[in-house]
Amino acid sequence: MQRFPTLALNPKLDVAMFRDIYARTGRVTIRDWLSTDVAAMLAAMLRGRSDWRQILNSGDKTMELTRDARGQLSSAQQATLDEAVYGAARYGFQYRYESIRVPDAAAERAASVDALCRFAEWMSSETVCALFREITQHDDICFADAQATAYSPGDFLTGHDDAVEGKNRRTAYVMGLTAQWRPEWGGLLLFHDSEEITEARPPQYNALNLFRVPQVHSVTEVTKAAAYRRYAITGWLRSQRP
Ligand SMILES: O=C(O)CCC(=O)C(=O)O
Ligand SMILES: [Fe+2]
Repeated sequence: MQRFPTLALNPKLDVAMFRDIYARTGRVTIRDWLSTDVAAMLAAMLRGRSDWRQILNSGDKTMELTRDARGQLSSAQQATLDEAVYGAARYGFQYRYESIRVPDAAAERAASVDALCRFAEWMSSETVCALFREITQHDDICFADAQATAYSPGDFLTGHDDAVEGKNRRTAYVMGLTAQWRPEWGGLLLFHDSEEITEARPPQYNALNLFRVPQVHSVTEVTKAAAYRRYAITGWLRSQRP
């Protein structure tokens, strides 16, 4: 595994401006969150990894399929699974995308050589959490969980509000690591109710989106025209260490 470049806060961030935007809207986008070399290393790493697992729900249950397991599905089995996923998405809560999870436990993160663990440790560090507290005014943020995500054509996440009892999520984050994208390719992060869309964010590169929990949002399906996958590191800023 490649040596990980040093993670440091961008000294040029306009914290007061981000605080105002977040206070007014419950959302803020921070561009150039990472240094150029760290963002490039993470983006290249995500593109090159093969330990992605497809995760999808069947009602309340989460299913995980390794690439090997997916490779072993017959085309009839794949078609049945697709039918179940799109059928459930018609009116209900449904998702399908690929993920690489980062452990929550500090000891497990420290023992890992995975660059995603270095990122999660840094996002959970006192320096970074202090900045998150200042921007969001949630004065108890002290921990960031994390997973890498990749949306391929056909992947999506329907509307939900991120509130889960006992998880102590204050704010959701999406760290975009998608270098090139057309909004026409889908994969838009939407904030909406059933009548109106208040904001639509196309996938971004080296931009950190924060949005207050709870608020309804979804990720629109990535279209067949997409030339790349939609890469991000996402998670929640929490008020308690797990
Ligand atoms: O990837 C995104 O833009 C949002 C992901 C999300 O909403 C979630 O994982 O709960
Ligand atoms: Fe979400």
